[in-house]
Amino acid sequence: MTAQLINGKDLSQQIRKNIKEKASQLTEKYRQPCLAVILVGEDPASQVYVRNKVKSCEDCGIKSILQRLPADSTEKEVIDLINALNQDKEVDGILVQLPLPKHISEQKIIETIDVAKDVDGFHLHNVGALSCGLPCLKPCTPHGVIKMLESANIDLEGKLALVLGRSNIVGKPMAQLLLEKNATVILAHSKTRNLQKLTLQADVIIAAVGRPLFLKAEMVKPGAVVIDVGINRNSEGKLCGDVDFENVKETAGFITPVPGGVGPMTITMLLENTLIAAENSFQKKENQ
Ligand SMILES: Nc1nc2c(c(=O)[nH]1)N[C@@H](CN(C=O)c1ccc(C(=O)N[C@@H](CCC(=O)O)C(=O)O)cc1)CN2
Ligand SMILES: [Mg+2]
Repeated sequence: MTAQLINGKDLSQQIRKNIKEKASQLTEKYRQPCLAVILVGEDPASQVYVRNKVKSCEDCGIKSILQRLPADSTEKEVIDLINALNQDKEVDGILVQLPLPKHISEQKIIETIDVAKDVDGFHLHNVGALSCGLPCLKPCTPHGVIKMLESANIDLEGKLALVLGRSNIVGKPMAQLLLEKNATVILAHSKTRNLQKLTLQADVIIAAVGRPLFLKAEMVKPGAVVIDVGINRNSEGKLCGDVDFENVKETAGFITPVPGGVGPMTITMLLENTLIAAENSFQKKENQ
C-alpha cells in the first residue's frame, strides 16, 4: 500500500487565492494590511524564510516591511524597534524571525510584541488563550497542520494523536489544537520510554523532533496519518524531514512530503494571521 500524499504546496496556493481576495477587499475599504518582519543577523536559513515571507506577502497584496539588524545588535535595540512598530498604526503584524543570536532573550523579545500584532502566536497571552480555547492568533505551523488534516477530510474526534517533540513553537501548541479537535493526545519527547509501543498505537503522528529520518516504518501503524514538521539537512546537505518518507509511505495511510508539506503552510497561516490582525484593528477603530 502507498500512502495518500497531503500536498501543502497545492493547499497553500488554494488558500492564498482567498487571502489575496480578502487583502484586496480590506485595502479597498480601509488600507493595505501590513506585516513587519525583523531579522537579526545573517543566519542563512532565516534569510531564506524571511525572503519567502516577504515575497508571499507581495504575491497576496499584503504590504511588508523588512527590518534587518546586525547580529551584534543589543537586546535593547531590538526591543526599541519592536516598540516603535507597536506604536505604528499602519503596521498590523510583527514577526521576529527565530532563532535570535544567543545574547538576546527570545522570550523577552516575544513578550515585547503587542499581543494584537503577534502574528506568530508566540506571546504568552496568545499561548494562554489557546490553552483555554479562547480566540487568539494561532501559531502558524501547528495551525497549518490542522488545515492540512481538514483538507484531507481526516476526522480527529476520538482518534489517538501522538505529537513527537515538545517545543513551544510546534509540539505544545500542536497538542492543544489536536485536543480542541477532540483527539486523545500523547505529547512524546526525548525522555519518553517505549516510544515505539506508543507510536504503533497512534492513528495520527505529528513528527517535530528535528532529527532526520527519526520516524521509521516499523514505528507506524498501518494506515496511520503521518505529518512531518521537520526541516533538516541530511549528510549530503539535502533537505529532509523527521520521517523516513520512502519507507513510511508504504505503511502510512496519509503522509506529508518535505519539502512541499508543512513548510509552505506555515507561511500561508502567517498571511492569514496578518489579515486577522488587520481586520481586528480596523474593527476596533470603527467601534471607537
Ligand atoms: N518567527 C518565527 N521563526 C521561525 C518559525 C516561525 O514560524 N516563526 N518557523 C521556523 C522557520 N520557518 C518560518 O519562519 C519556516 C521554515 C520552512 C518553511 C518552508 O516553506 N520550507 C520549505 C523548504 C524551504 C527550503 O528549501 O529550505 C518546505 O518545507 O517546503 C517555511 C517557514 C523557524 N523560525
Ligand atoms: Mg514555524
